[in-house]
Amino acid sequence: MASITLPEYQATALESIPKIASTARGQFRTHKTKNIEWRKVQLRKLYWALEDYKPQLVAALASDLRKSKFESLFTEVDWVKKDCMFMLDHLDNFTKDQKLGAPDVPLTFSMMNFRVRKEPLGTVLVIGPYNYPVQLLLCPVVGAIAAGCTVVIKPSELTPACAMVVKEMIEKCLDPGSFSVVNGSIPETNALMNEKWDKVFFTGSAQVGTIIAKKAAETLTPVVLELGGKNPAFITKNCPNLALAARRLLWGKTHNNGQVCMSQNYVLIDKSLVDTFIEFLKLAYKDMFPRGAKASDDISRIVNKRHFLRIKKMLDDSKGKIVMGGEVDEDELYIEPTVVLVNDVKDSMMEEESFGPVFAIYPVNTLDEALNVANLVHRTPLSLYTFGSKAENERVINEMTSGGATINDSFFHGSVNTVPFGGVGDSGWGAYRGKASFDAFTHFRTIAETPSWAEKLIRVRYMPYDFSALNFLNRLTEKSPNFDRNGKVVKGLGYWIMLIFGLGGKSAKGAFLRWLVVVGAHFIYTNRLGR
Ligand SMILES: NC(=O)c1ccc[n+]([C@@H]2O[C@H](COP(=O)([O-])OP(=O)(O)OC[C@H]3O[C@@H](n4cnc5c(N)ncnc54)[C@H](O)[C@@H]3O)[C@@H](O)[C@H]2O)c1
Ligand SMILES: CC1=C(/C=C/C(C)=C/C=C/C(C)=C/C=C/C=C(C)/C=C/C=C(C)/C=C/C=C(\C)C=O)C(C)(C)CCC1
Repeated sequence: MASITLPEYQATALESIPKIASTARGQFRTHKTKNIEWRKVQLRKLYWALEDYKPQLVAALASDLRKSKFESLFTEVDWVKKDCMFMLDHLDNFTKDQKLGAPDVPLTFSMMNFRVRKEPLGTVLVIGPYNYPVQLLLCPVVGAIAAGCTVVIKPSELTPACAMVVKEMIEKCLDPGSFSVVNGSIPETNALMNEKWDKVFFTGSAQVGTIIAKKAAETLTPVVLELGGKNPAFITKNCPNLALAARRLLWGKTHNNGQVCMSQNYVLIDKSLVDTFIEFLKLAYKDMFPRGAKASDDISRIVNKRHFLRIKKMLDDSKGKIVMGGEVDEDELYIEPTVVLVNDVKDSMMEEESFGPVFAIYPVNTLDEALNVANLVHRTPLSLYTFGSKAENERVINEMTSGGATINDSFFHGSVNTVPFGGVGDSGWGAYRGKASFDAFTHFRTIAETPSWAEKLIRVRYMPYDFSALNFLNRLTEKSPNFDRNGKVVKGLGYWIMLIFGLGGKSAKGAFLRWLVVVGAHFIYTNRLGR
């Protein structure tokens, strides 16, 4: 295979940033993005750009993160291609005006032709993180293109090779000026944030997310924030398969070397299972890495020295006991998948987001205790995982919130590119993926159309006000409550009529079906008797 020369990293000139932003705004004002076919052409071009730039992207991912070709295709390049295909398949449907009828519009207003138009928000800024420098940067862009926005894209400077390949690919293959890439770090991002956007889509840390949200608030710019979290996993006494739980949780911390926003930070496990769980983790490790993780081509490296030292410090500061792994190699930016047994919520392994291949095991006596600890560590994490009985899993999901959750696995809820994904509270605002990506960049604009012939019917609104007209309207449109002042449902005449004539049910459709059955049964019965 011919070797690939990756472009050298170059930050975009600061003074060119206002022009890049105003060009993108100007392109939006031409209205060309409102044309659905134009959007489809851009999505098709992006699809083929990803295919054609695959070798460069794979090489860049290897250079920046030592990401394996397998993960580079599965979770980065092909992932975004799948997103393009999904949008192309559904765009006609997503963009169609949605006619509003019952129950949103009462019958009395049906002549106003209420509908919701899906309008592009305008010109948007997408800021990406380092861990999936292709997927997490370009999937929001797919949503923005589909919605009809023009976009300026800011890749992470921590993955410089990817940033440069993405810049070349986007600016060569998509509509010039409508889609641009600005490379750089804090000064360039600040310069971008000094511009006016119709939305900012940010993926990264809560710390930088706060800076972005504050700055955006100055101009009332809406933001989507996709942030991190200290994600718990719960393993109860009734865990259906402890060996499988160990294997699946280890997957969550070895995929991309644990640099996954949704991977578990710690495992709250019933005390009686701790030793067996550790044994199962070791078996799973051996199975995945027969020659040790360091010798495997499958596992990525930590992105840079700063993050390597951050994760190492978490391990060094911990008062817990390393029960698996523990090897680190600064020259190679290698940290072995490592598990630390801790007994203090204030331990560094519990207090910080690991965003790497290390996690804590925290033994508990009861599920009550586990839920207390998890709510104490982080009340609104990005994800949670639960391995218990059906009732226990339901309880965990009910009693603790999170952006998303998976029962009996690590981050499967985030492993399918078409289902909505996002945080809650301080782990994120807003969601994307699948239709949610289109929605994230769309203004849902309600439109009404009042026919001239209806003027007499709707004149009640005009001065001089006339109470008799208002009372007449209310008599026609107002529904009287079926509940009293204590919030209790009152079983009035209407209720009993519906119960008797609805044959015990409450919906008209159900009643109709039940009557059909009764009439049918009667028909069969009388016919048989007749014979
Ligand atoms: N929810 C998600 O989908 C998701 C996905 C990936 C990562 N994350 C989170 O992101 C974090 C790791 O990613 P990261 O290190 O790339 O995040 P980061 O916040 O350091 O960087 C994200 C982006 O912000 C820019 N940036 C950095 N400092 C800035 C500043 N002071 N002012 C303005 N812009 C600045 C960077 O150039 C980069 O493009 C983790 O907390 C992880 O959980 C969340
Ligand atoms: C059931 C049958 C089949 C189908 C099998 C299928 C569909 C298998 C699917 C396996 C999957 C989806 C495995 C999981 C992969 C995990 C991935 C892709 C991880 C992704 C990571 C991501 C997106 C990370 C994101 C990070 C974020 C957001 C933050 O940092 C057949 C068809 C095989 C046969 C019949 C039966």
